[in-house]
This record gives sequence, C-alpha cells and structure tokens, in this order.
Amino acid sequence: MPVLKEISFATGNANKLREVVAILEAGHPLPFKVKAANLDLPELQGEPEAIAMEKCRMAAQQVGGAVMVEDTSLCFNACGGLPGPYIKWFLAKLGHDGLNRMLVGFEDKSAYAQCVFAFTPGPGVEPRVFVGRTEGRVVPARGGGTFGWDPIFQPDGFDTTFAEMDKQLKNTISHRYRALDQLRKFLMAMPPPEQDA
Ligand SMILES: O=P(O)(O)OP(=O)(O)OP(=O)(O)OC[C@H]1O[C@@H](n2cnc3c(O)ncnc32)[C@H](O)[C@@H]1O
Ligand SMILES: [Mg+2]
Repeated sequence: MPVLKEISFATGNANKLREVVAILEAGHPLPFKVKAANLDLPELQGEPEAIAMEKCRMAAQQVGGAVMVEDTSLCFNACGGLPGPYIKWFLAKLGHDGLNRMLVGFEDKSAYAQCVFAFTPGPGVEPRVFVGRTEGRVVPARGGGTFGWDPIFQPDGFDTTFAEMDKQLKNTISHRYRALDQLRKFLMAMPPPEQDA
C-alpha cells in the first residue's frame, strides 16, 4: 500500500468544503494534509453508507490516490427517513416551503441531518465509512442561509436554525463535525507518513 501523505477531499460543493476546512482549522486537524479536489461526482441511489462508499471508489479512481468524500442526507422521521440521500433533488424541486409542506399532514416534524464520510487510502482499497447525525426538526425557513436546507433545520436544544446559528457553533454540533471527528480518530490510529530522508 502506498505511504499516505495527503488526502483529497472530493466534492463539488463549495459550502461543504468551507465547513470541512473550518472544522479542521478549529483545532480538529486530521493527521494528514487535506487537499481539495473539485469533482462532479454522480448522485447515486441506495442506502447512505453504500452511496458514500461507491462515491469514494469513483473519486479514488479519478484522483489516483487517497480520498475522502461525504454524502449528506436530511431524513424526516414521519416519512421513514425520506428524502434522505435524495434531499438534493427534493430541495431543488420543492424549495424550503415545499419541504415544510411535505410534513403538513404529519404531527411529527422531527428530522435528522446525517453525514457519511467515506475514506480510502487509494483505488482498489475498500473504503471505510463514518456516520455523524444531528437530531432536530423541520421548521419554516428562518435565517438568510446560503447553504442548502440550513434555514429549515432547527437542531434539538437550540432555538435557532442552522442558518441563523453562528457558523462556528454549527461546526461543533453538526452532522458533518460528528462524522469528521470519527474519521479523524480512525486516521490518528494509522501509522504516520514516513519522513523524507
Ligand atoms: O459533490 P458532493 O459532495 O456530492 O456535493 P452535493 O452538493 O452534491 O451534496 P450531496 O450529494 O451530499 O447532497 C446533499 C444536499 O444537501 C445539501 N447540504 C449538505 N450539507 C448541508 C448542510 O450542512 N446544511 C444544509 N444543506 C446541506 C447540499 O447542498 C445538497 O443539496
Ligand atoms: Mg452529490
């Protein structure tokens, strides 16, 4: 297996990249250098873990080295976890208001944000997955959010939506932070890169 020196974070989403960089810079660094790779990866179907693993395999082929990817879901409990990994299309077609309307017929507005990171040290090596969840509920849009469904997701224990919340605070309680923290712990346990002679 090649010696791991750096990991490419493959995503086409600038907001995700910004949050991942902010989380790592806030004192939760990975033990390897992280490089951004702007790839347009396909929107796969299936269970979230399987989607992240397949996305990771594809990204590793394209990059030709160690990669991490993530796939984010927004899951409504009243709908058996849907839209889940299909939230990107539901958001694009229905908007914040339409997503709220999906739940009009249900008492239960609870939902969870889920982020699945997948990592492989290189093409051909089975990816590992790390899941982070933040529980909350779906509310009418509040906050001038520029990131996806942030204005309609209010995490439990807070009276602000992700969009109204200080970015630094979001990055300490988010689905993304929780998944990335597990990946960090896994990588910390890996042998460090060999020093150049
Ligand atoms: O290239 P990738 O990494 O796949 O980026 P993407 O934008 O396609 O992202 P996903 O496939 O994971 O789809 C998740 C959708 O949820 C949105 N999203 C992801 N994380 C979010 C967060 O923390 N807050 C609000 N919206 C988020 C994102 O903009 C997408 O519309
Ligand atoms: Mg995607």
